[in-house]
Amino acid sequence: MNALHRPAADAPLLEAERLALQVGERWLCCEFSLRLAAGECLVLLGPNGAGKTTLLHTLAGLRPPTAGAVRLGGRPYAAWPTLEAARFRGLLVQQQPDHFAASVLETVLIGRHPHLGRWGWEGADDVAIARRALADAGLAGFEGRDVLTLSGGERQRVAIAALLAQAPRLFLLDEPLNHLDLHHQIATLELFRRIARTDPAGRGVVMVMHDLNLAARFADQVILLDGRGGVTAGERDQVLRAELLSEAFGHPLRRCELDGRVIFVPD
Ligand SMILES: Nc1ncnc2c1ncn2[C@@H]1O[C@H](COP(=O)(O)OP(=O)(O)OP(=O)(O)O)[C@@H](O)[C@H]1O
Repeated sequence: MNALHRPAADAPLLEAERLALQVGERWLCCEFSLRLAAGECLVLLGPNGAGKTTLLHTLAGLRPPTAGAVRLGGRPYAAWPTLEAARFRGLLVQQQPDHFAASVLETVLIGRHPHLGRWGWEGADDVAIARRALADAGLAGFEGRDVLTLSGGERQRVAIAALLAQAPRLFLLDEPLNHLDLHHQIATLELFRRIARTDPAGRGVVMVMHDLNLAARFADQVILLDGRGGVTAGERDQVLRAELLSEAFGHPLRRCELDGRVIFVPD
């Protein structure tokens, strides 16, 4: 990476400035700004079709914003060589592509591609990283299994392990809890929070979620899309308010506290 492309050491992992998104004639979100520092977890919330995935893909640099700017590590995506961007940010997509027959270990090693040398051979270090990622995703012992034989939740955790093996500084996760049972939902969120809070490389997480109570438990910042172009962005407790959530989801919600934890209960 030359000096022009190197992320500024003190730059936020991700910034959006006066960002606005439109598909066809419809505005998904009006102007808002965000700034994600290392150590933080940002959750994107909103009803079906509100624009969460479109926003996440825009933050991933896969589509341009209609207005405003996105900066990764202090620089616009246009200033990032593709391979360097793939080392800095990684995306877990909502619909896992149809797998072809391959072992779990081979599938997770795909996450190492941005890090391989010019001949593209995986080394012992890459295999060790992939095995550790599988263990972190609760799949130790699955290395030799054919991915086509896995359950939906196991496949989702293989996709998470591949992203862990990619080891980006910024994790962009589209509904990472899809197909996961309760235990694995909490374990996955705790894993990403631990990575964000404790990894010395300085990592952060942006994730799309539907569970308000898990968002209340794991988010530092929240962006709430109301499905009509309205956006509320800010610190968790500023955004996770019963009146704002009830309005956005078109369903009355009550905020309660249980053993010091905030929960939202639909009427
Ligand atoms: N290329 C496109 N052409 C037309 N409409 C599109 C296009 N891409 C997305 N949309 C529409 O934009 C809206 C936002 O889609 P998006 O997938 O971002 O929503 P979402 O909030 O992630 O929804 P969900 O919770 O259902 O996953 C939807 O109404 C979708 O149909």
